[in-house]
Amino acid sequence: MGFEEATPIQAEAIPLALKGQDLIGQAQTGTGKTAAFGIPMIEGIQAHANHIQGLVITPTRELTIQVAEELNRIGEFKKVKVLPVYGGQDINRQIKALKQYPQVIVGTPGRLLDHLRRKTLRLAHIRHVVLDEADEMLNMGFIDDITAILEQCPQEKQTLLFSATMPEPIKELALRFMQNPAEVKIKVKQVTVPLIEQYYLEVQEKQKFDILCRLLDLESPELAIVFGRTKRRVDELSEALKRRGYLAEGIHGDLSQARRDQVINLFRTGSIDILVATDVAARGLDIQGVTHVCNFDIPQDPENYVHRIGRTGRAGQTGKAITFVVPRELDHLKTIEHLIRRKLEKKRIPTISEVLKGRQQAAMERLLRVAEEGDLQVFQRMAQALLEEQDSVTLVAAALKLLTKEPDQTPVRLTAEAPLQVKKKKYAHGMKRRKHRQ
Ligand SMILES: Nc1ncnc2c1ncn2[C@@H]1O[C@H](COP(=O)(O)OP(=O)(O)OP(=O)(O)O)[C@@H](O)[C@H]1O
Ligand SMILES: [Mg+2]
Repeated sequence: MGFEEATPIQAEAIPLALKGQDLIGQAQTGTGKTAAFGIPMIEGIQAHANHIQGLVITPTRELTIQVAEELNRIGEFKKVKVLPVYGGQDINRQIKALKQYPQVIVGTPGRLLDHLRRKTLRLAHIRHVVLDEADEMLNMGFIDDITAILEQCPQEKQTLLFSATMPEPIKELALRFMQNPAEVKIKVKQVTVPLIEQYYLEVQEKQKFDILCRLLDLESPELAIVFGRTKRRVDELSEALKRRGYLAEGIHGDLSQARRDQVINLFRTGSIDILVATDVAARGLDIQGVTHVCNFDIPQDPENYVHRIGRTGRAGQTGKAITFVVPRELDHLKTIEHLIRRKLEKKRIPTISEVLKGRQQAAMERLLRVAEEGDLQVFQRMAQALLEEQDSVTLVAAALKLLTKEPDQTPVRLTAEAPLQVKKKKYAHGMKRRKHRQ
């Protein structure tokens, strides 16, 4: 797979997991937790036995697909068959695939339960269970489903829990599902990845969209994810960005699975460069080339701040995370700062003239890059012809003018989001149901 050395969580967790130990593994976003549980799990599978021995549960369909792909890569030469099962995919096709003797199942809780009820899935031979994004899986929205699934597994099994965040109350709950678990943990001061530059802008709700456009123009991200609070927000925001000429699409839980797959693929292949998303895309997604994350709306759960910004700065890459905070949400920012044990730098809103300068700089860099790349014979002939009409400086200036993106003022309409309510308790985990909101 091209990996040269184990990441710290892999170096610590793999030997423990190979011994059969239960394990809670907490490590930063993008540091290879999938392989940290995937390698020992695949190692423990009996490839010649035709029953399901391993189960990985994840909170979203996209993550299920991604984790199953990575496990299939890890198990390729051992010929371990890994099958993803998730909602929105034709159930009869899944039933057929389940009859082909996969040895590992990766799934979302709802669809797993569905198969268990239909008796099209049996977990009687499970020996390894992983909860990826464990704190999310044990949160109020999922806990009943998880309990019901785990009850169908044999008592005698290994249970592994992984996440970048593990709030104390959730960890206590987790202990009920485990036997003498070992714990592999990052230092509290390093919950977020140091390679991600983080800052916030204090903005008024009404200014948010124009400021987002300024940032996009100034920063020219390779790929960017913009997080909004609600499905409506994501729809409106992606429409508005398209109106201003950006290559953007939205993803949230109300879209058909076919559409969700399509949007993720457009983004993975770079056919669009802005993904607008609810928290459905906050956790686990590993997409190369994401240079920027923007919290257009500050996340409701402080943990999800860590996960959202962790879509950039993965596997040693750098990234930038910018959070918009309306004045009434400054307390919320404090909760996040408390969780990540650091103060976020406040930056000034970039002015239009700064943006313009940025665009001009970008235009010059593009022109130079193309000049250095060469392969311009056809154009050189055209240039010679042009030089008979105009002097060279005027011509290059004209080219730069064409390349410099003018600020787009196309009017757009966004429904205002009410600021988040300040929570009474510092930890309101398990107080709310949020399974169906994204
Ligand atoms: N040992 C390694 N060396 C280099 N790259 C690795 C290594 N292990 C994993 N990776 C790559 O790092 C990227 C991030 O891995 P992964 O998605 O498992 O992170 P994660 O810790 O689960 O993050 P998150 O908390 O966001 O879910 C993937 O592209 C993966 O292929
Ligand atoms: Mg992960």
